[in-house]
Amino acid sequence: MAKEPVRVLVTGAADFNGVVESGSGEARRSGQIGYALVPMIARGVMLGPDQPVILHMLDIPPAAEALNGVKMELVDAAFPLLKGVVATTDVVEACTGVGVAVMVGGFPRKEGMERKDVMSKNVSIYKAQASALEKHAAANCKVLVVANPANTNALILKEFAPSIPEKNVTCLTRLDHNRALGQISERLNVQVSDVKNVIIWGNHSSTQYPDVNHATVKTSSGEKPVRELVADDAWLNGEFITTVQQRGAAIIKARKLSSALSAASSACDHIRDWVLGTPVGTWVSMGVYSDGSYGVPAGLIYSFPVTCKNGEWTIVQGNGLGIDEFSRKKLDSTAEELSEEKALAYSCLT
Ligand SMILES: NC(=O)C1=CN([C@@H]2O[C@H](COP(=O)(O)OP(=O)(O)OC[C@H]3O[C@@H](n4cnc5c(N)ncnc54)[C@H](O)[C@@H]3O)[C@@H](O)[C@H]2O)C=CC1
Ligand SMILES: O=C([O-])CC(=O)C(=O)O
Repeated sequence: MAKEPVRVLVTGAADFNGVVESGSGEARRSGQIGYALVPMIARGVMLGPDQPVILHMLDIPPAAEALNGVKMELVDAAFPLLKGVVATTDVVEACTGVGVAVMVGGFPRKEGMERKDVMSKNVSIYKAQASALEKHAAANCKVLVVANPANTNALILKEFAPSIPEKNVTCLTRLDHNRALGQISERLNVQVSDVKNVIIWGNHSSTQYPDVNHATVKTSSGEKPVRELVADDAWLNGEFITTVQQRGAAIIKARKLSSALSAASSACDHIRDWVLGTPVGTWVSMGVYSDGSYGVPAGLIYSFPVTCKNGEWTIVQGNGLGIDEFSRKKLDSTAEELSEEKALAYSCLT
């Protein structure tokens, strides 16, 4: 029997010109990730090839016409799994009945704005959208926050939607995880699908810690540690880490736009693994509510290695994941940055 459609919300989904300003003050195209993401969802990349979906797209009123244009394109693409499209600037209509919410919409930093100004704008957006999700989304709705500052936006959303279980609110660090897999595969000239179990710890920012201490590569003679195969600790502890940390900025510099394709694809990976499960023996990185594991302060949304089964994530525990002194410092410094962001976000609420 055919499955019932799942309603999937994507905020910031309009593809339109000239309203958002880039850091340089020039007008630029916005809705980049959303526009890349909606066809992937409609094709079954996020929830599987047998799961019908109804797409809900939300954007701000100046983007209404462009949002309707995206709806027209989705209809024209005749995706077999797509059972309906809601394109709206009304947050209640957008959130009603959704089982998955991908929060891409947010306020970008503009020239001359202080960090606190950007945080303040996003805190009010995420506070309002949290209330709408709490009241109108389906029970057990799974939330993925993509918009920056992703961890802290997710934390605000969690705080203002207290009836949504804290395990249901996450943020995207899978793009960083995939970037780390990509760097290792390029360096070793192996298939990216043969590399696994890197870890992104902490914030989706330049303080994140991409950790390869437990990562392996499938070879003809079994799984081998990445460290042994790379055999260059200076590169792994230096250039590799900074490349992954700075990759978003490098893409923006090259494209003059954010990493839309890879962010959209990674958002699909995040939700697909969360809903359908991670392969046996493989973990992925997700920004989740810290329970104090690995000495990370509880009450932050922090990226950990997780496995997923039956629609639930679990932080990878156990003796296998020893944290050496180098890693400890990096785990702590990204946690410190998140604590500061949390304090800043709370100061914007008062
Ligand atoms: N976590 C991650 O791995 C990554 C996060 N990002 C972040 O994702 C976000 C989206 O990136 P882009 O698509 O390039 O940005 P963008 O600026 O092109 O698009 C943002 C969209 O959000 C909309 N928006 C603004 N306020 C809204 C509101 N209150 N409700 C609904 N929609 C609203 C805008 O109108 C626009 O369509 C940014 O915050 C970016 O920094 C980008 C890449 C990776
Ligand atoms: O700062 C941005 O918008 C880009 C970003 O997060 C990334 O590509 O990782």
